[in-house]
Amino acid sequence: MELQLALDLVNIPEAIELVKEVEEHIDIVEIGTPVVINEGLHAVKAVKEAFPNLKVLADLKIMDAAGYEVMKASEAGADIITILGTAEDMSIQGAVEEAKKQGKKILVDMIAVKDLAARAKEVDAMGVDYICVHTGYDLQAVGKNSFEDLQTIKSVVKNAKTAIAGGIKLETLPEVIKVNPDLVIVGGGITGQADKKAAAAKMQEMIKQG
Ligand SMILES: O=C(CO)[C@H](O)[C@H](O)COP(=O)(O)O
Repeated sequence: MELQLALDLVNIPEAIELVKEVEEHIDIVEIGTPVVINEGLHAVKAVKEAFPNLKVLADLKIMDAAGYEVMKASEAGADIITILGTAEDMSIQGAVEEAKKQGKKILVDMIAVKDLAARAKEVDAMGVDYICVHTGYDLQAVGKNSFEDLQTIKSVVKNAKTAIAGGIKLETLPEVIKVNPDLVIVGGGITGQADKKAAAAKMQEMIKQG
């Protein structure tokens, strides 16, 4: 099980400072969608250059023009790029094809997918690397989470790694660990803490213990 730190509400210098604090306790650093919107793929490039030993995920949430966008994120240094599970099959297939060419990985974000089991089976068959259940900020605000959804995809996905994102905190991490995803994605649960390093260290310890 790996731990990914999601950075959503920072600029490039703040991102670098934050990662410096927690780098020894995380496996992947995510350049979140709002950061890409504000800073562009320069943020991916800057963080990869500053932390060459960490994997960098570009959370582009691709919906179209997938091959091109995967190519551009790869050129910026991303190791993993996200596409939406609601995208057309042709887009997901195009993303996978380009990622393979570039030696990169594709994570499919299942946010807003209605028939999760059926779509997870379909995208798994397309050769994606990760399938991620995700409760976005708008549904977190009304008390939703993705714990049951994680069990659903775990029961149907045969090839891809499974991941979970959306509002995971120290208190809820045990519930996530029980279901044994390959990747746990945490944003505010680390970045919102006064002692970010301690929060990341504790999460890493819990994940390692399994
Ligand atoms: O992709 C995202 C929002 O669309 C976030 O990066 C993801 O939800 C993790 O952040 P948090 O733990 O704060 O919910």
